[in-house]
Parts: sequence; structure tokens; C-alpha cells
Amino acid sequence: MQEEAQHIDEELFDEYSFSVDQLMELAGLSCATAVSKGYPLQSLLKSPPRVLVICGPGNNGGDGLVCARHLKLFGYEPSVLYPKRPKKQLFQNLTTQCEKMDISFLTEMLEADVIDEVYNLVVDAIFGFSFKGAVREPFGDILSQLKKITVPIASVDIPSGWDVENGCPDGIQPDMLISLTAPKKAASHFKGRYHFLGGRFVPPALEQKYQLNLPQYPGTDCVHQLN
Ligand SMILES: NC(=O)C1=CN([C@@H]2O[C@H](COP(=O)(O)OP(=O)(O)OC[C@H]3O[C@@H](n4cnc5c(N)ncnc54)[C@H](OP(=O)(O)O)[C@@H]3O)[C@@H](O)[C@H]2O)[C@H](O)CC1
Ligand SMILES: [K+]
Repeated sequence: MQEEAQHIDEELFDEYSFSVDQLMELAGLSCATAVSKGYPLQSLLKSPPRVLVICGPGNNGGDGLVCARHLKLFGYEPSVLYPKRPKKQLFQNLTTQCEKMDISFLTEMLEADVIDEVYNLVVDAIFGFSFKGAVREPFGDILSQLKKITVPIASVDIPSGWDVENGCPDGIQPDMLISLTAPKKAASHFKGRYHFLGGRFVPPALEQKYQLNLPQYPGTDCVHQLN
């Protein structure tokens, strides 16, 4: 299943000629849209409507940067923690776009009680389907703080630190999961309140080839609520 997600990804880029930027924009927009549906601005308990977006070193982190930018456009006040920044131009551009929109970047991870006091929720864009093995720092410390927070976590594609197939019973327990392209096997272990499907960009021939059996998205929406 981890391999299948990677094959679909590769095929979208190599055979279908999509660029990473294109799909990441749609993925990140889906995440911000799902957050706005699950945690509408008027329902938030803390004002201003602060959201902490934690971004990892791969494309999952890129989805997080795009998500932060759209959250800002939707009226939220995102702050980004981006501790390990790849040199690729794509990630530098996404970072500049956020900075130019007055999205603040934190210099270090906050303690769990500070997150609970300041933020309404956390977007977990640390690892996606390429996560493997034991968590390396600084992400081990970040995940251990996230296990202690009481504000909701919205995880992008896969709850970070979870095995892509088998989940992680003592890992973070997000309140929202936004599965991208198609739910991964670990999604069956998700116990939170909201499960959304996003990344409405799969060409029908690819959906058929991998028998993804994707549900019908409502109208023109970029997310579909699975439960
Ligand atoms: N087709 C789609 O649906 C699209 C999905 N997108 C998103 O992309 C991710 C997958 O992105 P990818 O870049 O392949 O990988 P990840 O973001 O999951 O993570 C890779 C980085 O994580 C580091 N890593 C891996 N394991 C560990 C670990 N145990 N401890 C610490 N760090 C780890 C790895 O680091 P290296 O040291 O190996 O460099 C990588 O840097 C998918 O899930 C979606 O969210 C795209 O946006 C577009 C299309
Ligand atoms: K994640």
C-alpha cells in the first residue's frame, strides 16, 4: 500500500505530466478546506483564530505550507514550524509565499501546554507516505509534545509517526484526517471525528488502473467527507 501510493504518485508525474507544484496546491487547498469545514472560524474558542502548522522535510510538509497560505486567505491566523527545510526551489518558493502573507515562522517547537493555551488546533504536515523506520530528531521531540496536547490535530494524508500500513497505537491520535488521492491502509486505525478525502485530481484512467473506487465528490467541492 505504501508502494502503491508511491506508484500512483510517480505515475501522476511521469505518465500524466503533472508537476509537483500543481498537485501540492490542490492537496494543500483540500487540507485548508477540510479544516474550515471541521473547525469553522465562528466555532473556535480562542481569538485570534490561531492555527499551528507543523511542516516536515518532504512533500507532506509542502502540502502544509500551501495549507497555511489558504488558511490565511480563509481568515485564520496560521503560524508555521518548519525545522528542516529542503534546498529545492519549490519549498523555498512556498516559504516565501507564506512570509509575504505575514504568516509567522516559529524558531522552535513549543511545549504542549503553550500550544494548548495559544492555538485552536494543530495541522500535522510532518510525514506522509514516505515515512519509514524510527523517528529521527527533531521530529521525535515534536511528536512527543503533540501526543500531550489537548487541542485537536488535523493530520495531512497520514498521522505522522504512524506506520503507513499498520498505524501506531501509541502514536498521535488526530481528530481529523485528510487522506489525499485515496485513503491509505493506516486510515482504518483512525479514530478521530472527521475523515476527509482530498486531492481531487486523479484522472479516471488512473483511478481504474489502481481500482481506487473513489467516492463521488459533491458538486465542485475539493473535499469529500468520509465520516
Ligand atoms: N499523489 C498525491 O497524493 C500527492 C501527495 N503529496 C504529498 O506528498 C506526500 C509524500 O511526500 P514525500 O516527499 O514522498 O514524503 P514525506 O513527506 O512522506 O516524507 C519524506 C521525508 O520524511 C523524512 N523521513 C522519512 N522517514 C523519517 C524518519 N523515520 N524520521 C525522520 N524523518 C523521516 C525523509 O527524510 P530523509 O532523511 O530520508 O530525507 C523525507 O525528507 C504525501 O503523503 C502527500 O502528503 C504531494 O503533495 C502531491 C501529490
Ligand atoms: K502527516
